[in-house]
Amino acid sequence: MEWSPSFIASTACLIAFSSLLLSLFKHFFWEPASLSHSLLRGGLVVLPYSPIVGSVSHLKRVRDAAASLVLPSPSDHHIAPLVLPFYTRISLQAGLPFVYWWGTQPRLVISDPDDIKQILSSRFKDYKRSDITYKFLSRLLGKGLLTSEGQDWHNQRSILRHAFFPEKLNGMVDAMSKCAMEMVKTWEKAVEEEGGQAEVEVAHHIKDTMADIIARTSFGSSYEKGKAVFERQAQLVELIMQDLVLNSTIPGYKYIPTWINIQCWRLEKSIEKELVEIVEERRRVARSSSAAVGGGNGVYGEDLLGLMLSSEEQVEARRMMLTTRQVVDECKTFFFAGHETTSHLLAWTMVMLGHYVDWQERARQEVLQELAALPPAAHHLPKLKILNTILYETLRLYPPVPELGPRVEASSDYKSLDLKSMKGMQVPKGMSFSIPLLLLHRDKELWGDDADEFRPERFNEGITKACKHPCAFLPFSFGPRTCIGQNFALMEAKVVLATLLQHFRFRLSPNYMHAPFTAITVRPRYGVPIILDSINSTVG
Ligand code: HEM
Repeated sequence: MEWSPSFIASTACLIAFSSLLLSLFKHFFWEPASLSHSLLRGGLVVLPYSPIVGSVSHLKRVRDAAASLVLPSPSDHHIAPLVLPFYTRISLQAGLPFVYWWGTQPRLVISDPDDIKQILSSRFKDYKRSDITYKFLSRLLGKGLLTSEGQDWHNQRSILRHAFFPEKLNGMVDAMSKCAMEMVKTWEKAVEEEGGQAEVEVAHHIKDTMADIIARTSFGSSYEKGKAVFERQAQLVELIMQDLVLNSTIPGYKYIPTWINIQCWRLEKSIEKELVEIVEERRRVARSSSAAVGGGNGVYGEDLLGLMLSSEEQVEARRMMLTTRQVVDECKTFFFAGHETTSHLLAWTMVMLGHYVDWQERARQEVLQELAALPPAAHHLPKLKILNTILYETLRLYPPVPELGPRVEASSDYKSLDLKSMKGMQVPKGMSFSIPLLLLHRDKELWGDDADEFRPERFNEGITKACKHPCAFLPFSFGPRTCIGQNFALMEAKVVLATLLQHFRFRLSPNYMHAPFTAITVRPRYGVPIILDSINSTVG
């Protein structure tokens, strides 16, 4: 046989092609099928694997079918079939835990609090958010706290945590209260125009007010400019969400000049430019005022941006500094992570108080007793205990983040976890984990037989007495990567609600339809129409 160059080339091509086919076969068929088999043999519930797409088409069918569901009444808190329809359907048939397939990646859905504790706390360094989550988020947020890992994350968190200390946040209550009063004035005007009572769709007013609060508390004196930037960021989120699947699956998709991408590029450029200007201007002013007064604290300002920049100084000795680029990414992160979440917490609390008007009245009595007609101040907030229990109960039944997105192993030399959910088996390499907080918060073993009822009094003696495990209530997650903004969020929720309770009695409109759904956060599908009555002179 003659070994001509063309024979050698075609043989090499054939070998390359065959090995490509073999590795595709291995990746898309053989490995998932054999893993499925061994997990099933070990006693786990595993959904059938469909080549390439895994369980994704099944998941989408169930989600689409749930889109038309409406619950009969706001006192029906069985929202899991609407909010996490896929998990609910499977767990009703087979229980938790179970494994489904995100493409070729196996995903274990767990709700055992000890297992959750390992993943989020004791072994948190070995697990990170999945690449799909990062692809989507890093386009929006760059490399801020939410999208960083390892040492990078650790340095940022060490600097930023100073900005969220309660004594620092206390200085922001005034700004929060002013924003809440703006909303009250708009609603009072509507009530006056309608002759003493008005129906208002409150969800979008709340969202605007929350945007206002985060812009004011982030940027203080540069508020107007900051608010305009955040408005553009909200548009950017909408646009990226439209192309979410393409963005997270096709490598380099964001560079293709589609109509949406071109809009995104424009927005990204202007957001970037203006945030850099705000940060550099603040640094410049701080430098010149510090030179004038001979240094000292407070020169950066008491808003989040100022606190971020002055926190840098406190850890400078350890040579940890945020670059302007990082500060810009943190500003975007705070808006993204703190705006929708808190808006929806407040919208659901309005639904609960508009339906359980006895709880509304109790909360109002407490607010009037502690504040009379005064605007909320930092020292009032710890005294609003009933309001606190109402917020916790709303966070339990309607957690704005219903599921902690997939965690995967962070490095190749990780040591496998020892999870009860794996029924004695080793966690296979490449397994990801999903933690459905919504289902955890309704687990009757952890919360008792009344887990599906709205009973704020279960929190009367704090979170630990309300449930049977420290990891049963995780609206803000748990462990080192717990939400950095949770004190901020609860503070603004209390300030806004206390202000509303001082000024209005309200109830849900008969037009309200109880249909929560998930679009990253848990939202009311048809808004929250509320009937408002002004309290006026009865306050105090
Ligand atoms: C009711 C309101 C809020 C809820 C329910 C909430 C919930 C959460 C949850 C569940 C996580 C963990 C996500 C995960 O691990 O996948 C998280 C992380 C985070 N949240 Fe919040 N959040 C709220 C408000 C805020 C606010 C107001 C801010 C900032 C001003 C904020 C900033 C962040 C940041 C930066 C992280 C990432 C922390 C890290 O990875 O170290 N959040 N939040």
